[in-house]
Parts: sequence; C-alpha cells; structure tokens
Amino acid sequence: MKITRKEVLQALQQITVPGEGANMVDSGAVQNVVTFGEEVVVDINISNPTMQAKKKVEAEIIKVVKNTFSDSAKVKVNVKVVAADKPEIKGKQIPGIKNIIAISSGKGGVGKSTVTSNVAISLAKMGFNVGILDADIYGPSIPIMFDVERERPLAENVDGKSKMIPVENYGVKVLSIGFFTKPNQAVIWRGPMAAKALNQLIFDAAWGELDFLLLDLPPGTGDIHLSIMQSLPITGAVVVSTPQNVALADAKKGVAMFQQDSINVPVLGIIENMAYFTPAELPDNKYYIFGEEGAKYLAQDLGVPFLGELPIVQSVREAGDIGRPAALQEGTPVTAVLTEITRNIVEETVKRNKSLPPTEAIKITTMAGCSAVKK
Ligand SMILES: Nc1ncnc2c1ncn2[C@@H]1O[C@H](COP(=O)(O)OP(=O)(O)OP(=O)(O)O)[C@@H](O)[C@H]1O
Repeated sequence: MKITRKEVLQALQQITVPGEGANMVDSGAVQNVVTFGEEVVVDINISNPTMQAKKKVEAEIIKVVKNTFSDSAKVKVNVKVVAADKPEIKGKQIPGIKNIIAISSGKGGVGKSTVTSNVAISLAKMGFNVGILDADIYGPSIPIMFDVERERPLAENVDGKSKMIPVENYGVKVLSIGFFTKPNQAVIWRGPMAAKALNQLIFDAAWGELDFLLLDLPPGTGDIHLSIMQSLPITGAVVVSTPQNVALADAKKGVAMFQQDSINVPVLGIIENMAYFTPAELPDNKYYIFGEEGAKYLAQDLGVPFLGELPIVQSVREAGDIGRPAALQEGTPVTAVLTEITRNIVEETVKRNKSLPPTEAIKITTMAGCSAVKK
C-alpha cells in the first residue's frame, strides 16, 4: 500500500494539538510530512513543553494514521517544542522574588490551602527562601495553618518607604489578606479592589530575597481571578483537585482560565488531593472515597503535568488545624509524598523558566535529588 503526503495531511486535519483550537494542519503545527510506501514521517511543533503533551501528540498522530490507512503503517513523529511568541509574564517584575506560583482550585474545600502550606514548608526544608501570600479573600486560612492568627505585620522603613514585614514561622514568610480584615466581618470584594490589595501586599512588603512566593488564590474562576492574574507577574499555576467529578469539572475550568489568551499563565500541573484513604490497621489497602485517579486522568487529557497525589490522612487535617502543617514531621509517609510533589513543582518551574520568557530564572541553593535542576 502506498500512502501519499496529501492523504496524511487530510487525516491529520481530524485532530488538534491539546490546548489549540484549530486542527494541527490548519493551526500550522504540522511542519512537514514525508511518505515512503507505508512509512510516514511527521514533523510537528508544539508550545507545551511537558512530556505528557509530547507523548499525547505523538500517540494521536500514530493512531489517526494507522486508523486511516493500515495497522501495518510505520509512523515516526518528530515533536519539537517551540516557545510561544507571546510574553508570558504580565505586570512589573518584583525585585528579589524569582518565582510566583499561583495555587488554585476550581472548587472550594478541596485542600488548596493545606497543599500550599505543606508545599511551602517542604520548599523551606529543601533550602529555598519561601513566602506565602494568602489571597483567599473568601476564607483566608493560612494564618491558622501557620499558627500566626493573632499576629499582625509590623512596618519597617526601607529606603525611605514604609514597608510591611511579613510574619514568619517555620522558615516561611506569610502575609494574608486575613491580617487586615476582622474575623466576623463580611467583606465584599470586587476584582479590581482585591487586585489592588494584593498588589500592595506584594509590592509594599519587605519580602527580601525569595525563590518562591506561593499565592493561595480564592477558589473559583471569576472576575476576581482575572483581575489578580492580569495584575501580577505570575510564573506558573498549580491546580489542586480531588478525584471527584464535581471537583474535576471545576479544575478543568481552572486550567482553561490560566490558558486563555487574556491570561496565558503556564500551568505547571495538577495535584490530586484526598486521592485515597488507607486505614492504619490495613496499611496495604487503599479506599478511593472520591473516585480513583480522576485528577491524574484529567492532567493526561489536558496535556498538563501530573504533580502527584496526597491521600486523606487524619493527621494532615489535625496538623493544619493546630497550626503545625504535616510537612514539619520527619520521616512519615505523608512527608515523603509531600516532598515528591514539591520536587515535581520545582522541576516544572525549572522547565518552564527554560522554555518560556522570564521572570528571572530560578536559582537553586539546595535541591535534594531534583534531576531537572542544574546547580
Ligand atoms: N489530604 C488531606 N487529608 C485530610 N484532610 C485534609 C486533606 N487536605 C485537606 N484536608 C482538610 O480539608 C479541609 C479543607 O481544606 P483547605 O482549607 O486546605 O481547602 P481549600 O481548598 O483551601 O478551601 P477554601 O475553599 O476555603 O479555599 C480542611 O479541614 C483540611 O484540614
């Protein structure tokens, strides 16, 4: 059987590169097609630098060619990652802050703040300089999780300007919108107002040198998020979801929000929280209370990295409630999981900084066992 170039191009018009609207031929992603009898070689450019995206594109091309012509067709796909032309970082860069990572969830209560606190502490334990900006205007919970609920940031004079000094605990600098609102008072925030308050918390604070500033966003994908995203120079976003369908549907909207043209913040990956439950007396059993591996499949579907799964553990909840996040413990299975997730975030940040325009590329001081990092 002889396959022609024209027929292959027609077949490729049935599929798209993940995250792009038009088919891969019309979008200009397919660079070249060469055929020799039953052999087909396709050269394609994509902008998503993740291994999952490359594999997905390759698998889809092989599938469509084999389905269209014959199972015996030999298909070779050369995938090249090219940086997107649009600048990815909006807003002015902040001196001293190398990476701002937004942690978001579509749905509320899926454990976004718990993950943010534990990742921050894991990063600090790895030797990074870390801050958290708690931007969850609907329910700022970071002060409780860091046991600094009653503290208030002091002011300091830096170069003739009065700056807020973040509150510090467990090696992490914290500023929260909760420090400035009364606990029982309902505050109605509009997008631009929230963005302005957060801008002040970032630009009018003495953060010092930070490798990572984690931004704990409010749940959802509304007007507030648009304002925050458009006004801050965000390096990348992490989406937290449980494996439950209702949470996944919202997580998908979250990823779509970051990827839309007016926002265009690279998604570093998805974390599955409350992935399963293992009772202490049955350590080999896993019960998938909210469903099995839903967030992992969602990550594959969307062509974004899967950063890991955190089980439901009573001590994680208790540790958060008493203001000593679980990552502070040493040598527990949960700490190992959190370290793995944190390493994956660092790796994806490093990849992102290599393949897309800056904020300033991250400089690592210590990084236990992280292969993507060049010291
Ligand atoms: N892996 C886990 N194991 C056990 N409990 C957890 C886990 N993750 C989160 N929780 C608990 O679930 C509750 C909700 O978590 P958290 O406040 O972090 O969610 P959130 O997504 O930040 O919520 P919000 O919508 O208020 O922003 C908390 O009581 C927390 O302790």
